[in-house]
Amino acid sequence: MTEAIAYIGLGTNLGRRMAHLEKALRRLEDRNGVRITQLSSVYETAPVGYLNQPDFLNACAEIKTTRSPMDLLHILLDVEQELHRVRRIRWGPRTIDLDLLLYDDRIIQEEQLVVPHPRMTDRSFVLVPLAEIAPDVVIPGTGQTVAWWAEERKQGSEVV
Ligand SMILES: Nc1nc2nc(S)n(CCO)c2c(=O)[nH]1
Repeated sequence: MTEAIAYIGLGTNLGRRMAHLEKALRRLEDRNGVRITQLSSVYETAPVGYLNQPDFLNACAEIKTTRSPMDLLHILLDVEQELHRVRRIRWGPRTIDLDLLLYDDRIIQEEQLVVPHPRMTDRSFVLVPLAEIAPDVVIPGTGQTVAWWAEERKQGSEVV
């Protein structure tokens, strides 16, 4: 069975943030058919969207997997539950957020699952860590690489 390459976005802004990231990665690694093959640095980032919440720690991981995209989504949701992710406010603080960003060169638009992640090209907190581990990956449907999008979004941010 061939392995697909997928990229996961990790975020946390509640409690012992580093511990949550480490635990989520361990739980992912423990799952059959999932291997973590690259991990970005961890970045401290100001919240975007819902601003009235603590700063996040964000990172991205490359995984090699024999699991389908839908199976992988359910594994991510399981790990979020194992870390007692409570969804109080939709955009509010969370112990852990695991987003499936890319799955090979697939474009998936299903009720439960949209890949590439629909907001990833707007988010420096995703693009910067992802460009660290996968700069030359082309984001399907955009014709541009992760590094290109990261640069694009950096230029988008105002000069202070
Ligand atoms: N910096 C930053 N801001 C965010 N706003 C939301 S919602 N999120 C959760 C995205 O899934 C984040 C995040 O992970 N990092």
